Amino acid sequence: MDYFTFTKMHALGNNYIYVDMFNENLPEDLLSKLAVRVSNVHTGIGSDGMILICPSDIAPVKMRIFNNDGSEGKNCGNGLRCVAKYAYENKIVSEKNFKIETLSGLVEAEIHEEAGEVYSVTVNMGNPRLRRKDLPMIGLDSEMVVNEQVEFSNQTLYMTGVSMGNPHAIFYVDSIEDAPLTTLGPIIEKDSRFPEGVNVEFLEVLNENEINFRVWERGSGITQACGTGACAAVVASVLNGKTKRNEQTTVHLAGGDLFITWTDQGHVLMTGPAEVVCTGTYYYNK
Ligand SMILES: N[C@H](CCC[C@H](N)C(=O)O)C(=O)O
Repeated sequence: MDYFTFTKMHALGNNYIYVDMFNENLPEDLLSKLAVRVSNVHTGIGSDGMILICPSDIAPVKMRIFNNDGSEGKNCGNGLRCVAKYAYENKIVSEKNFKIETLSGLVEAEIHEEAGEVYSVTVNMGNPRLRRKDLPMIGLDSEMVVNEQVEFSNQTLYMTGVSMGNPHAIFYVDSIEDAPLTTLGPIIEKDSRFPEGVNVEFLEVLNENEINFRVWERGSGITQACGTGACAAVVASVLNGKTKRNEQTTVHLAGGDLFITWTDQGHVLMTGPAEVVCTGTYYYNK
């Protein structure tokens, strides 16, 4: 019987099992299966997936994220805030500003703490990628996907595509309560026009500084919050003339609020909480 210690953390209810790979050594060929096992609420710990906090050659720390279906994501906004909190509180870093390596590049975190406890983190998520091929989405190259008419399951929808290093398909609804999350979410996620799948977000714009937001995540289904999705939502809303560039937008997710700005310099700033739920030991057979 093998085992490893873990920390369960959440950011606005988007919860993951975090493994400190500075002190643990999980077999690479088992990572996907372990993510599925630990995520299972009946036979495992219960979470939206598993996140590894790893050494890096180009930053003080590296994040790897696995969804609860075992697929590895390339970025995770809520995960980054929890990784930053863990790295600071466990003295992996000593500065309040530091870089984190992800599979989609380097991001910069800024810790907000009181008496040594991190209560909030700001992450510079870098620039959004706006070309169709960046999502990726099948279709003509070079053009963006902004308010494009697309048919899904015999329904005509208008989609905006934004990558934050991971793909997001954004749709607007009149009322967030009517968002077809469980009906269209899984269909769009696996649509063949998205060769790598896609995260699916529905937005209700309340005013030019506030958005209601719900998400069907690639590889995890409905979650309480999606940090990269909220960033993509703000970028999409600026592109569609609904919110303002360089002004902070409050994104109301099921689990709480994120504060996001797409700056004139091009990068996206995201600020929000990160919390520890518990620590423990997970036992498994290879
Ligand atoms: N499901 C996402 C990864 C998790 C992203 C989300 N939890 C966030 O906070 O950004 C994907 O496969 O691209």
